[in-house]
Amino acid sequence: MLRVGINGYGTIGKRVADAVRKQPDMAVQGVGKRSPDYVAVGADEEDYPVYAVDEDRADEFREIGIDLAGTVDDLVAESDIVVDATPSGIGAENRPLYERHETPALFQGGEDATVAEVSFNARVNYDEAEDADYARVVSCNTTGLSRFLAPLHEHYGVDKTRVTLVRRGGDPDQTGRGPINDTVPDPVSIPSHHGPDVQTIFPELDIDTIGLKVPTTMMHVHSVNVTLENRPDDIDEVIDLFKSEDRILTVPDYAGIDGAGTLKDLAQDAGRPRGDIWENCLWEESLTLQGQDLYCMQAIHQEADVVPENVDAIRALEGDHSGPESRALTNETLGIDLGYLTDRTDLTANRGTPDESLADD
Ligand SMILES: NC(=O)C1=CN([C@@H]2O[C@H](COP(=O)(O)OP(=O)(O)OC[C@H]3O[C@@H](n4cnc5c(N)ncnc54)[C@H](O)[C@@H]3O)[C@@H](O)[C@H]2O)C=CC1
Ligand SMILES: O=C(OP(=O)(O)O)[C@H](O)COP(=O)(O)O
Repeated sequence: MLRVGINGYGTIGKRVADAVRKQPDMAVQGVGKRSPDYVAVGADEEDYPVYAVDEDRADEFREIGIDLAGTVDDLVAESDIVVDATPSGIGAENRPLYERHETPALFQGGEDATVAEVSFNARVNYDEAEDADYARVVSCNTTGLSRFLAPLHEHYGVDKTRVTLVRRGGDPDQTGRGPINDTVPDPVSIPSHHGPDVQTIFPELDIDTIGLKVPTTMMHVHSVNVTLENRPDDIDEVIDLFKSEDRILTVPDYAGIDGAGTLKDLAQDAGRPRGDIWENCLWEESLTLQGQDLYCMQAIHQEADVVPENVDAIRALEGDHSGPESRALTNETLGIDLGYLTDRTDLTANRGTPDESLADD
């Protein structure tokens, strides 16, 4: 059983902890926490041992009923691998701590790619992380674009990719972020940082990205254009290709899912923890082929899509599972299973109409 330490128990860290707990081959060794706040109480209620970033705050934790299991240094020493989910840039500062204990570690997408020897996406380059000591799980947007581009790259070849990212202003718990009432080119310079980040996964890819920020907390939305090297026979072939992808939900036009709000409602109706959507949500109706140019729109749940990627990255560093084996196990244990939404249209197509079946008699 792999002992996994989570250093930085925030939006990503707490979700990764819950996902690790669901794995048959992993256990949460503990979580590193800086502040004795409601999130720390939540960790304690979940029976996650809490380790303090700053041992001088031990009394503050004790005052809210949390007996610390130790310090983050202890957590790193006691873990087989650490998932660093601290704010952007802190992970790089923490790397010497992991090196000192010779504890392998994962970093998140807010870190510069130089923080680790490999930038990781389970669908594209799982093997490159096998037996590595450090890996960076790329950010939510890069994760979403990597999953989208992988089947196109494999089946048709990708000549050029252009993406406009309509990014959420901040997460629901990030009350200090915005914009509140504006649409902001962010970054205003073109291309944005997203293209080069996708190139940490697809080094040869010709990609230009443009970023904006808008007043929502729910999801990012990508408007994508890909010029393919080889033209598909028709758009149905492309739709079927995406339907075969385990972490892409092709949203069918019958479903009445017209934005992030209905996607989040779907996730909550499906009983997803925190209403999380681990998959890309690709509007089937937006998929359009003009010659060799493919267009579409997809939504990305920024708080969630990197979570299964972290679980797979843990297994990649451990080296005991292949990529497909790990992804299948992660998908099953998390319950990545919204495919029923799409399968219904196939069912309807196969079922025929009662009149037709009667007509045979
Ligand atoms: N929130 C998002 O939409 C996504 C974030 N990421 C990346 O994940 C990483 C974490 O982001 P979030 O979870 O959103 O941040 P967050 O701010 O929600 O959580 C970070 C946690 O780390 C704690 N912390 C701060 N300094 C620490 C230290 N020195 N040692 C241990 N813990 C410390 C904070 O108190 C907080 O609980 C960043 O690299 C971010 O770019 C990646 C994908 C999506
Ligand atoms: O870290 C993230 O969001 P945040 O840094 O805006 O909180 C997400 O990965 C999205 O970041 P990006 O839009 O810079 O890829």
